[in-house]
Amino acid sequence: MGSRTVNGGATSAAEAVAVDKGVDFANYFCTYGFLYHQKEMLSDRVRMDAYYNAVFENKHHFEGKAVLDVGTGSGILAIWSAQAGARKVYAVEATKMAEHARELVKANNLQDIVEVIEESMEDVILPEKVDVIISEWMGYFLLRESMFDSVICARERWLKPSGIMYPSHARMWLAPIRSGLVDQKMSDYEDAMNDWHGFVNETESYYGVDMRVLTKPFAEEQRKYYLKTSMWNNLHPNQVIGTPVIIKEIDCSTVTINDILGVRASVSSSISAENTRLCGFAGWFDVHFRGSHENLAQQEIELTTAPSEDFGTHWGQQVFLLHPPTDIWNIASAVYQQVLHRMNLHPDIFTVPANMCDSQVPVIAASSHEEQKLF
Ligand SMILES: C[S@@+](CC[C@H](N)C(=O)[O-])C[C@H]1O[C@@H](n2cnc3c(N)ncnc32)[C@H](O)[C@@H]1O
Repeated sequence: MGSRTVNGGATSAAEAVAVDKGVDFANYFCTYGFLYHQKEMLSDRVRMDAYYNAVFENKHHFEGKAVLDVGTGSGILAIWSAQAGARKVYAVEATKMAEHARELVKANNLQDIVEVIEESMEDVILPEKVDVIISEWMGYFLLRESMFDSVICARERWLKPSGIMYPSHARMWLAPIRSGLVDQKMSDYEDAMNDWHGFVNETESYYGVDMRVLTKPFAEEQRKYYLKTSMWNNLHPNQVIGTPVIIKEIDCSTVTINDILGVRASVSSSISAENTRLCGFAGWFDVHFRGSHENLAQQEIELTTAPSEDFGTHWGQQVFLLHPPTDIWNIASAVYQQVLHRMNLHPDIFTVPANMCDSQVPVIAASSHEEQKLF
């Protein structure tokens, strides 16, 4: 577990505040300190429309209320909350971006409502508990950034028992795909190995040192990099060759940090395409704005990052490739059911038995939370 994480499994306020702000924290926050990065998120129309509609089509959740925006960035969600009628908005941002957020709030004449606080969420002391927590915390394949830990910490400390989470629910999806990436990555791997063999020969002839003993570890390193690491991709819907399945459902009002430490799923699905190749799996997420049991949304809003021809997001999908791919005739469904059944998903490392489908099967995602945050 990376050092950014609030004590694993802790949900009490006392435990939740113990955060190590070492190098890991610094790496994570450095990208968010730049306007170009905030602009990327602000230009994602699917993301923006979903949050905008969630707030303005459910003004009754905001009117006269105290709101906490966890990780306000440019301040956009805090500003919308105020425009929707909030009495007070606490906009917490750990990076210097807080200064820009403060300027933006002032330029929009909302400085009497929105208070920008430059501090990490885990350290903030607010003068009151809040009615709504709003946050855009989602990373690649939902949990990759692990900012959700900070949102859970904020909820435990500062949300009233009757309070509402924005978003209120989240789901992770997995689906079988076909993709030319499988050939491209194999070719990249072969190029890297050919280059290595040339390097070994040259080093021996020019400098008199035999490097061949390092060929095996180098090959392993390159296999891990090219063939066993998940990657970002923006898939066309027709690359999805079977039924997507839900592998994790999260109620943001009740989930604990322990609940999101690992993702294990035993699911089955069927492949609908014939005469194609099962090249791997794609993972994506959606979130919903439903309000709470006691205080439902008037208009439920969904933000999905599923493959889409017209409505792609900056999150894209996370792709886990199979090397080699499996030819699909009509035995596919059985094979796929077996594949999914035997996958053991975890946010740090996605392991799959090596003998599955007679392939060296995938799939390793980011190996540490530190790496995750650099994305
Ligand atoms: C994905 S961005 C969202 C920014 C903005 N809310 C938006 O929707 O455009 C997440 C922001 O949360 C901030 N952040 C992440 N963890 C935080 C924490 N523990 N305390 C305060 N800010 C945090 C990051 O620096 C970043 O600016």
